[in-house]
Amino acid sequence: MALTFNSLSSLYDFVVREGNGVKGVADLGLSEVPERYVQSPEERINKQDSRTCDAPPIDLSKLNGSEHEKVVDEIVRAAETLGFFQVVNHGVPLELLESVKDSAHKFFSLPSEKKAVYCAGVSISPVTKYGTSFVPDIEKAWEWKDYLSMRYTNDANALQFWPDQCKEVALEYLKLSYKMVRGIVKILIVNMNYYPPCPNPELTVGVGRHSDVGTITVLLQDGIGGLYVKMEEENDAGKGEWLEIPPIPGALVINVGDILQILSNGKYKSAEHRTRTTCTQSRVSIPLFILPIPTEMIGPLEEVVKNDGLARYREVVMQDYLNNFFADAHQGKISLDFAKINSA
Ligand SMILES: O=C(O)CCC(=O)C(=O)O
Ligand SMILES: [Fe+2]
Repeated sequence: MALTFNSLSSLYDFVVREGNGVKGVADLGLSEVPERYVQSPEERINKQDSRTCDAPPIDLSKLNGSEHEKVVDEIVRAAETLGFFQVVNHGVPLELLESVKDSAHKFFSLPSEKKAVYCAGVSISPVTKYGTSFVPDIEKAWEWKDYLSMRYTNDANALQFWPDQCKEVALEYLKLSYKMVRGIVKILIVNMNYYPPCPNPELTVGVGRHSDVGTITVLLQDGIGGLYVKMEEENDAGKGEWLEIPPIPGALVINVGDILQILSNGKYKSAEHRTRTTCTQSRVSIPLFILPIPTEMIGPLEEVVKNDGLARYREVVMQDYLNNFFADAHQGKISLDFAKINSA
């Protein structure tokens, strides 16, 4: 194996085809990242330049008490503005959250050949997929991230086809988080993201600017930090500014996805977000994506359109929306254009 990648195809083989991922690159201990990971200047993340979001987490246990209305208002307000908020007292035990993060480290620490059996195309089952970056065949600059994606079909499939290192805790995390959000659930996918230490955090990104495709995402992050959301609120002095969503021990992060923006005819905003890399420690995050089934027709809800007097999005088949989403590199919220009615 070449220690320096003097051709793009040898880097592609090492990272993508042989399943070494960016963890394999980080483990080589290079003093600089390969060119393929260097982002254009506009996409780089300057840690010094951004503020941290100081919104307190929302206490979900209060939904069952006298402050119910107040908590509902807080959630609605957050979904209409930043599209990101954190929740505590969510009913998912804190020890379980720790075990989920540990299991992600266990999986990504496996030798490459053990992980490579889950690569797209060779994985024993379509419910499990291990990969790197987002769409490495298409992206100009790769993201500094490996991932493991586990789609839930039923318990037996999960226990048979998800990796041993994480299947039990991932299933438990999914079930207990699902209780919190079951009203809008159709398809559940638990991802595990792994960002190894990077020699050039100032040149690379962990995940580039994007919004999530589903209704909402429940995200567990560790204590390292590096998740940023773009402020979109109209008339806000900080519009366009990137705010860091700080790690809060025991909290889960909730964010609005494109489908909820479409269903609500634009009332709830899907949040553009991205992550930076760090130079000393590896970071894991575990998003739970909640999506409609692929055959479902998605469009603004009838009563909302009636109220608004116009539809801002057309009806699309969920699978077509997904195909469009995965056809290109991350580019902010451009994916929503697929369903947008331009005259609206
Ligand atoms: O790692 C994070 O904090 C966010 C990851 C993310 O945005 C995603 O996987 O869609
Ligand atoms: Fe995301």
